[in-house]
Amino acid sequence: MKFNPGFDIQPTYEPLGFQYGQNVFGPEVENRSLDAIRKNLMEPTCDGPAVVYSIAMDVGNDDDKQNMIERNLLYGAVTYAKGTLGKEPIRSQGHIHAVSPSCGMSTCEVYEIWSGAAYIYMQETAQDHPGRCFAVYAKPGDIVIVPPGWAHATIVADITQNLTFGAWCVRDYGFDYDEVRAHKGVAWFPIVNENRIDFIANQFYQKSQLIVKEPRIYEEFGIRKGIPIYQQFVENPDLFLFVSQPQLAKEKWENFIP
Ligand SMILES: O=P(O)(O)OC[C@H]1O[C@](O)(CO)[C@@H](O)[C@@H]1O
Repeated sequence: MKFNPGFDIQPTYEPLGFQYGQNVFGPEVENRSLDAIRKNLMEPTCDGPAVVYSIAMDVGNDDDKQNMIERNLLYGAVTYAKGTLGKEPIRSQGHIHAVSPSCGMSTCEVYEIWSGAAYIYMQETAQDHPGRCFAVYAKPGDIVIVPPGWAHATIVADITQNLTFGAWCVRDYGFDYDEVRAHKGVAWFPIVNENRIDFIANQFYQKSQLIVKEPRIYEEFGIRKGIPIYQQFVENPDLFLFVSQPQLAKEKWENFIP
């Protein structure tokens, strides 16, 4: 199943990337190779595709760019290969959003799945005790928020399909890999087990519990389900200001449940 991203962008699969329609801007994709992410995998020497995912940060309609810049927001798109990385499904390496100079904080990210299926995995910290850990199972049209400062990774939940998603991010984003790499990955590794994905604990962390859950509706942020989050921005350019200014949602981050 596919979801309309709300502007004219098409994922490509060979090679992984995106095609932009008329009056749509977007960069050359940045590829994450298997060699670049090995350190964070359960089996660092595993086989898998040479390019695991391709990232296009800052995409959208030419007409909307000024509104994005004024609010210090960018829309990113990522497409993933199908298949596995050893026993694990295809997935991202995991990172924490670095403190952005513009707001002096780590920022959040608002995801929307376009095609395929995902677990958006997140844990409160990447210290020895990872805090609360969640894996949100998301299908096309589902929206998932990762709060500021949490370590997170995107997991392909159906290895027979490519996964593609869009996400609202701060423009001066940065990725911090150190703490996740120091623990040889995130706190729970996904494992392909016939037709399902199970999770096993990464021994480099203290004991934690994983909550696997369905996505929810983020009413408290005024985000509506069934309408592309890109379109929701076009209709109300201030809707995602909490992404570039996470202090606006300070109380919502306390005890946050994705
Ligand atoms: O740097 P990594 O962990 O390989 O992944 C980068 C990608 O992850 C995301 O933050 C999604 O989790 C994208 O917005 C970003 O482009």
